[in-house]
Amino acid sequence: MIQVAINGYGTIGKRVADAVREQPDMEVVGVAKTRPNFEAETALEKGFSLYAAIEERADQFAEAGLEIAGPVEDLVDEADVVVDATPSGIGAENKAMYEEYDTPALYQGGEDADLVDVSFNARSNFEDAVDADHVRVVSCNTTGLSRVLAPLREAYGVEKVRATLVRRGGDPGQTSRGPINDILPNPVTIPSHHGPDVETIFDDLDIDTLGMKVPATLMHMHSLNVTLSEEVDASEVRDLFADESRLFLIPERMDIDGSGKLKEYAMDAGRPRGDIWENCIWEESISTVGTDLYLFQGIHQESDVVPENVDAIRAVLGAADAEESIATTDETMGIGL
Ligand SMILES: NC(=O)C1=CN([C@@H]2O[C@H](COP(=O)(O)OP(=O)(O)OC[C@H]3O[C@@H](n4cnc5c(N)ncnc54)[C@H](OP(=O)(O)O)[C@@H]3O)[C@@H](O)[C@H]2O)C=CC1
Ligand SMILES: O=C(OP(=O)(O)O)[C@H](O)COP(=O)(O)O
Repeated sequence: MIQVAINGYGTIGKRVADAVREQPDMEVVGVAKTRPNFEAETALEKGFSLYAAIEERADQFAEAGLEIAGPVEDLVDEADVVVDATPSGIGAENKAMYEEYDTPALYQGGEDADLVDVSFNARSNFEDAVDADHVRVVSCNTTGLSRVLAPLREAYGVEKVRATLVRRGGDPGQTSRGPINDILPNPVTIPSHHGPDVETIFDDLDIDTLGMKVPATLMHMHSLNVTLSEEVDASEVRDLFADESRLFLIPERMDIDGSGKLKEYAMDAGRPRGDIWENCIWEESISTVGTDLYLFQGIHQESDVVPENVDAIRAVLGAADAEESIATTDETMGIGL
């Protein structure tokens, strides 16, 4: 069994911990936090061992009546692989610790690409991460773009990508984020960081991205234009996407008009935390004009990278190939709306 440490138990970390626990070939050694709060309490209630990420603050857990298994160094030492899901920039600070204990590490999209050996998306470049020591699972938006582009590149070739990303201002629990009543060009400079980030997955891709932030918490929304290398009928693209387990084509009959109903659907379907691990592509939006393809997709920022982290664990340890890992992850998590 692969022994997995989770350092950073927030939006991404707690979801990765739950997903790892579902895997037949993995166990969660424990999770690390800097302080006691509701997430620390639920981690213990779920049976995860809790480790102190900052030793000097370990007493705070005892004062809150929460049992600590040890310092984060013990967790990293014991594990075969660590998933670092700490806030942006903290992963870079933790890298030396992972190297000291010779534990391969996965970082998240908030870290710089040059921190790692490989930036990762399971559908696009799984093999690049095999036996790598430091791998970055790209951000929610980059994951969403890569999942669509990988099959398009394979089937038709891609000449140029133009994407406008309407980004949620913050996650539902991030009460300090905004905007509350505005629409921000963000980043105002063009291209946004997303295009170069997608190029860490496909180094020969021509892509321009523009970003905005809006007063929403549920999901991001992408407006995508891909110039293909050949003329393709929209129905062919729909068929291509229908074969991809991590692309959900929203059928017209469902009458889902936005992120709100998507989340409602996920909750009705019994998804944990209402998570939507798949890209949500409005089937009616898939259109072609000559070689240009257009579509809208919703991206659930809190959860689409979760199965990617599970696959990255197998990749760095050489525990499965892409097809096998993706199939296991999809089956155990229930991916495929
Ligand atoms: N949320 C999102 O939409 C997405 C985020 N990402 C990326 O994932 C990473 C994590 O983001 P997210 O989960 O949203 O962040 P959160 O803030 O929700 O969670 C991070 C957690 O790490 C804990 N933490 C802080 N400092 C340390 C430390 N030194 N050691 C261990 N734990 C620490 C914090 O909890 P506490 O201090 O209480 O222990 C916090 O809850 C970032 O790189 C982000 O860019 C990627 C895709 C989507
Ligand atoms: O990596 C993300 O978004 P991004 O790809 O738009 O930078 C996550 O949704 C986190 O975004 P945040 O930096 O706005 O919290």
